[in-house]
Amino acid sequence: MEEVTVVIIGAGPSGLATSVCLNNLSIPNVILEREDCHSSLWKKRSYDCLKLHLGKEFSFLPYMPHPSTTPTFMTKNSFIQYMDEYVSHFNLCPRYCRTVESAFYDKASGQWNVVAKNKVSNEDEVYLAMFLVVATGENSQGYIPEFPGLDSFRGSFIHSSQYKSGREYVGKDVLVVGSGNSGMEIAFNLAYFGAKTSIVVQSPVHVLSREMVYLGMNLLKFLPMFFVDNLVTMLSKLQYGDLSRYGIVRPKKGPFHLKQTTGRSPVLDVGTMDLIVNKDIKVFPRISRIEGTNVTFENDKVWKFDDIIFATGFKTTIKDWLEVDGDLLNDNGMPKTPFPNQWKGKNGLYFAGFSSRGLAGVSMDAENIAEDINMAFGQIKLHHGGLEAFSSFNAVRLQRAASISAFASPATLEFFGLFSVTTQIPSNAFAAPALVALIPAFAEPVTSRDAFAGKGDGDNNGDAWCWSLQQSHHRFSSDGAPRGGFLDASDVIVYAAHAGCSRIHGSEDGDDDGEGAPPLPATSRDSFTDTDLGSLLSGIVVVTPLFVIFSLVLVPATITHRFSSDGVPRGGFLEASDVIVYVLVTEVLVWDGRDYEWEFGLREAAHAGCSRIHG
Ligand SMILES: NC(=O)C1=CN([C@@H]2O[C@H](COP(=O)(O)OP(=O)(O)OC[C@H]3O[C@@H](n4cnc5c(N)ncnc54)[C@H](OP(=O)(O)O)[C@@H]3O)[C@@H](O)[C@H]2O)C=CC1
Ligand SMILES: O=C(O)C(=O)Cc1c[nH]c2ccccc12
Repeated sequence: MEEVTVVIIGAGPSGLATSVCLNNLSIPNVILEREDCHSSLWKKRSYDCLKLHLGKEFSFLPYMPHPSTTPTFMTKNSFIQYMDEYVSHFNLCPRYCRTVESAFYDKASGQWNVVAKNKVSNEDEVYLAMFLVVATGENSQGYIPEFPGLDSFRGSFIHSSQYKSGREYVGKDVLVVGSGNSGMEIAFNLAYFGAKTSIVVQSPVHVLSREMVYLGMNLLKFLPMFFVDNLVTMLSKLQYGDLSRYGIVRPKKGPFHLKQTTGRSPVLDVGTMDLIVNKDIKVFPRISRIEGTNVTFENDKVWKFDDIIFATGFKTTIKDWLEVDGDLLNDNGMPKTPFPNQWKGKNGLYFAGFSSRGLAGVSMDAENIAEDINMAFGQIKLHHGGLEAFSSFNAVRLQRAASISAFASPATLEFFGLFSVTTQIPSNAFAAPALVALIPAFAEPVTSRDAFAGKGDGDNNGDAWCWSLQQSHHRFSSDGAPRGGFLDASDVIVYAAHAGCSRIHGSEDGDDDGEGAPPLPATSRDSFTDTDLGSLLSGIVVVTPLFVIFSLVLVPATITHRFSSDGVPRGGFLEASDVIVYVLVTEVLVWDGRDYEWEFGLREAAHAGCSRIHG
């Protein structure tokens, strides 16, 4: 039995990225992996001709953007090389050949109990962890639906995850079932190698080129989603014409809208459409039954096949080993909680890499999870007198924000869940770009602990309201519930310890061991009252005009959204940061251009927080 702070299950991009983010915060973690290598979907279960669909600026993991020499669309092998470098650069040592057989939360101990079979020693290993990160992948297990008569099929059949190349199918009659990206790419590859290829297309699907998606992703930075959807659909019509006579019908909803709301990707054409139009690839509707070598389709056509490749998608494996209440996962084994909160479960449970948003989504999850664990874990670390540095972590988040969404429209922000403030405040079409443009310039503190510990640039010009705005979108989901879920009094404790408030739990440091408050950095509150001429001037010239927009649009909207007229957060004071956000935001509104009177605000907030939370 081994006690660890965090157990991460899965050494794919999601698990590895989460580990890197945790390591950066000095939070101990162990990665368990069923295979004998990392990134096994890429290394073992994907076909040779695979290329990334999204450009490299949407496909990197935290702390390691691609160099300018990397081509925009990476091949499978160059992505695998990138993953190898990620693992070696950050000295990650996943524990391989560990198949997790069960994981459950033990209420009595407050710990996750994880049992993993070590496939080398053939022994069961037990891990006890405060936090459990499920990073086993959206594509953990190939899924083949039931077809009447499949047992009787006399040819051979495989799932797309076992397919390597059309080389093995030269001259054969091959049926590909499924018209997602795997099916369409495999069909192209089969035909390219000279197989007599057919494909089953059973529902409407958008067909776009990689360049159209690339254009769309970039336009989403400036333009609303409906506009980009219309434009991209128009381009698709121009390039491909009406494909319905070949059995390919466009969905009514736009491609980006569908991706955002259902996770379903458009098909990114790699040349399959030309082959379909030229009748090199035949399109069939849904299968009705299979008999011997014959497959009958819903249009009553019967065709003989040597091989079938089921490109019918994937399921997660979470339900096989995670023991939680039935409501957490949907039929495909994906977390039910909708984006952008899908990464967070209960009792220290997290889901990394289940946002259906490619590698950008993976990175966001890793960052959110590490930060959330750090907030929860921070309460424990506080007892040991330590305050962890967040700055490089925030830097990477901002780097991503800047690369994806500098001057972004609310649509992009929403698409990537970068700042859910856009979902809280519908009227921020102007404020969102300004917010994003400004945050890299000023933002540092993301949690209130940071702010207290003086992690801002300390110039009084941006820290305060950036922090308070970040708080409001960062700590609260779009429905106003705190993302943390737990009653996080640590923010108050930090301040209270500093200010000598002994109201929390009746002693100075929040426990009863008589040790007194932990020491705080000397910078703690001074940094917020310091000011210098340069930053003041830059504040006036750069910040003021945008600040006016913020004050008039964003801040009042935040307040009315979060707080009722008597200043109490809707739904009650949930945690100390509610109070602090309230105080800061109202102070920002009456800001006289020189001094926030931080001490007053924070003291009030802490006191209010103490008494609200602890009665
Ligand atoms: N280069 C890249 O970056 C690539 C990315 N991908 C991504 O990986 C993920 C998985 O893709 P993929 O493997 O294609 O899986 P998907 O889940 O995207 O597609 C599965 C397909 O199988 C069809 N299907 C399911 N059941 C049946 C059935 N009983 N009869 C006929 N058809 C059926 C589905 O149709 P229906 O819609 O009706 O359910 C759908 O067309 C996707 O996000 C995809 O975009 C995949 C390949 C390459
Ligand atoms: O992983 C997938 O689903 C892809 O095919 C890539 C992808 C991620 N996010 C997208 C948004 C629009 C189009 C394709 C993708």
